[in-house]
Amino acid sequence: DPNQAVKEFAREIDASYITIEAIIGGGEFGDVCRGKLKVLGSPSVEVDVAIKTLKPGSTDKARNDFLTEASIMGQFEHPNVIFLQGVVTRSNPVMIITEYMENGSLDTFLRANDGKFQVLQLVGMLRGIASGMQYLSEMNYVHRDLAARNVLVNAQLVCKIADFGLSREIESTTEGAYTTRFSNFQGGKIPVRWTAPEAIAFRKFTSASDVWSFGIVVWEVMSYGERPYWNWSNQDVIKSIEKGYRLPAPMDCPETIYQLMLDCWQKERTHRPMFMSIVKTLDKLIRCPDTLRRIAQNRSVNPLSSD
Ligand SMILES: NC(=O)c1cccc(Nc2nccc(Nc3c(Cl)ccc4c3OCO4)n2)c1
Repeated sequence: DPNQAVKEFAREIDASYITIEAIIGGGEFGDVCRGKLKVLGSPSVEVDVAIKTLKPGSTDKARNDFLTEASIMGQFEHPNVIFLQGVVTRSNPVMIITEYMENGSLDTFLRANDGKFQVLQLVGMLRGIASGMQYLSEMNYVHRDLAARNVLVNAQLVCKIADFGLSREIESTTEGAYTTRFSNFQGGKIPVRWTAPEAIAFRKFTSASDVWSFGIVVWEVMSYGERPYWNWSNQDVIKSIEKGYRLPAPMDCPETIYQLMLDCWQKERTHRPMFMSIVKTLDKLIRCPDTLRRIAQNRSVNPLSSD
């Protein structure tokens, strides 16, 4: 029962403790705002928060789906997973309140700062994402939509996993991030270019398919937010991957980081590394930065050519 779950895992906050300051984004269910939350017990102390609102007049189903994200988020506590402060459900608008991540979503942030970070900073971001995913996999939570757009960045460049539960932000165009792959009742939208082949082919979503998606996030980060497979159609992506094609190393990408991507893109999911070992690999690279000096060859072959 979604209502029971949200009561169990999300603290009810009185709307009078919240001050909305600005709209900073929008989603399927309503606005995303920046604001302040009065700290319980010390009303003169306020913390910065992000506030997701459910647009008034939403159906009960939309309300349940909206609050499902909060009841999932409320079960997690990790420095690289977005922290839920609580929910407002006893007055309108219904709201989800989380810690505030000053730099917003990772894809937008990287595109706005193309070329501005040292490789070590980029690898540090990746280590955070991998650590958050290791925690979620140990909590037996399969994300299914790990992508740079679903990772948030704070003022200290700490990356945190966001976007949980059923409330998938579904893009309208079929060539957007998501496309309908299944017409049957199981129907759901699949972010094809981030999704492992076995999850596309027969909906086998596991932490190993999240590792494939992590490999795509590594490519997005090292490419400063380039779109995976550029403007290829989803069908061409699927066909090329099936033929063994893999994304080329981004410009100036360390060989060890490109090898990590290729390991995550093993066709056989049991051959992919687990998040625990990915975190260890990244920790070693961060401890010995010289291993990041050798740059991978940046060459690309057209996978759909006849030969
Ligand atoms: N354009 C933007 O959305 C934006 C711009 C600048 C900063 C933030 N920052 C930002 N910080 C934290 C969370 C979110 N968005 C978000 C998510 Cl992803 C899931 C659930 C939830 C949220 O806010 C309250 O409940 N955003 C978001």
